[in-house]
Amino acid sequence: QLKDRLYKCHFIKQSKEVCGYPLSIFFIVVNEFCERFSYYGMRAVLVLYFKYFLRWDDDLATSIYHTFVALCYLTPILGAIVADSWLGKFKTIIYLSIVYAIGQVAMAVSAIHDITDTDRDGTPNNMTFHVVLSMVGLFLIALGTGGIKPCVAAFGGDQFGDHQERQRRTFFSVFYLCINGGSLLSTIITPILRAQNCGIYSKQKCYSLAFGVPAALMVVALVVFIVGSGMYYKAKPEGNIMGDVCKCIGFAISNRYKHRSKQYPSREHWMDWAEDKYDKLLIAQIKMVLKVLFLYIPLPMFWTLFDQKGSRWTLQATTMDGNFGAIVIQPDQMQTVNPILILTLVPIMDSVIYPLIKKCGLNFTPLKRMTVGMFLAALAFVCAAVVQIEIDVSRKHLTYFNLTQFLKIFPFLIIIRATFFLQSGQLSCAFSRDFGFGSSYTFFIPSTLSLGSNCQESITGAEDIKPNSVHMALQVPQYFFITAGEVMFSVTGLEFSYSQAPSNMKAVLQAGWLLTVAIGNFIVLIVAEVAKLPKQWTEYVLFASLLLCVCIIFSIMAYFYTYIDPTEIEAKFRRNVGDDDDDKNDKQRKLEMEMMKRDLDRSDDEHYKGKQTKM
Ligand SMILES: CC(C)C[C@H](NC(=O)[C@@H](N)CC(C)C)C(=O)O
Repeated sequence: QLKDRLYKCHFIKQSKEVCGYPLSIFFIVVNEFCERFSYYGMRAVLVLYFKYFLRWDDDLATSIYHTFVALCYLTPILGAIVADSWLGKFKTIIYLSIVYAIGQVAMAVSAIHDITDTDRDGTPNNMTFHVVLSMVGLFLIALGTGGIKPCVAAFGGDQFGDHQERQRRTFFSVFYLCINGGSLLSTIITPILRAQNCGIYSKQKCYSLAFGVPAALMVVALVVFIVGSGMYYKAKPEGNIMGDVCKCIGFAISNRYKHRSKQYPSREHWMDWAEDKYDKLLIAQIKMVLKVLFLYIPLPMFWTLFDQKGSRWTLQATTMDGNFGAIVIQPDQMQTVNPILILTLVPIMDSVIYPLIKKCGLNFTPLKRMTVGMFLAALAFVCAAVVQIEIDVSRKHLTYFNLTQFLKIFPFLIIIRATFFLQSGQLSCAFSRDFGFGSSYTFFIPSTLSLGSNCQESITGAEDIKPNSVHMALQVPQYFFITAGEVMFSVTGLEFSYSQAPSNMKAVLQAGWLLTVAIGNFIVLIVAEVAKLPKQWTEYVLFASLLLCVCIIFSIMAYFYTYIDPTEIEAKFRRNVGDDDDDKNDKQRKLEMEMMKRDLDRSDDEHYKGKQTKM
């Protein structure tokens, strides 16, 4: 380990830098941009693919979609264990990216209707083939995207030396910007691709292209990552670290239990009971991880609120008016406000707000930022509740009859946008109406109506549900607060998880952080099922109150948390081990260090010579 640390110092010293940042970082952030493009682009059209291509009903499509998203945040733990204990982050990213790209290609192939369209009528004849291939594809994608996620962030963090703490913090902000830049672009582009018509025998909506472009971007992500290969600092994995951690914790518990009688003096920490068998350094590292994981307990509640942007808030938008004059915004398009705001808020926070707070003499520590982030998310839900009340008031109107019921009674009524055609044999008549967002009408068709003539005047209508009068722009404040909260909570949390993790468990703690996202998603389902509140605004208030309570608990926990420098603690333990050694070992260690330094100096010379020859 000592050798590794020295090697890292040396490596970072001689690696190429741009404005104080290691050049290798460029490849990592580009890789993240392409990967997130690939992930969010595919996700944007997934439900529609289930519904219109695989012909699943809404319920099945929604549950498979959420199962897939949850799986994407559960697999990071697998990737992290493989990386920290066995393959190392670099190889794990490469291998899992290949799995990921194969998954994306499988999705693109599964969406080619011509493959099984033997009778060439435009619909696949062997749906099982398409379903199986897309499920295999989704599984591989979940394994790949989740598996590499904690590794890429931690691998990026690894590229910085101990003296580059400020640069590392900026890296995590830029990393977050790339996530959102990639996702924003892809959520705009892939729906456009899907709307195109393509096919060999017959033209259909082009899901294969909408999945194919994300697949290509994943290949680009992999290539970019490999191109940077020679520039990365690659920390070596330290064996089955997770196995050792579990065994050590198990031993501490059983040893504590064996010595439960009062005659045995108590120890400072329950993990100290493992000292009888395990290395003090490993125990110290486990203590660091447990301390952070304990702090994570309340965090899923933030994600519970955050992830309702895609569900509850989108549904809320469907009851609002999306007419912005020059453009009409669809309810699901409102979600793009989040990445757009991220792209503006992250630089503002980093270069204006945080420095300003610092200038005011306030120590705005990472945990304080995260607490404020939670508070802002709760505030976002209060805004959502206020908007909901506004919507409810505006929609207090008769709903005796809606158009769907109407169509069941008059099935011959064909709707083409706002023009209706009444048809009977060869005769037809047309009438048009202007409809507002979310409105519902009942039309009275006189039995004496003669088809073939103009029926515009003869048909009268009643407005059952008024058009949505509450404008979608009113959702902007809630999006603003949740995104400001995300910047303070998520960007900070990402960096915090890296900086507080022991050197051999960086990816594992990143995975722990991502696990809070998965748990948060499960809480949404549980609370919505259990609470079953009659009014939507009360559910928003409930979620806001829950997060506020959690925020208070978290602030108390954070108050008692002492920030650590894992490198320093690890070095101290190594020194202590050294103190216990006898003189012989000491001399031998010094000798080893000397030899190592000489080795490094020699490679320095070679590097220098290499540079000279190149010049
Ligand atoms: C941990 C993830 C939830 C964080 C991150 N998501 C975001 O940055 C969102 N603002 C993206 C938006 C398109 C939903 C991610 O890594 O995807």
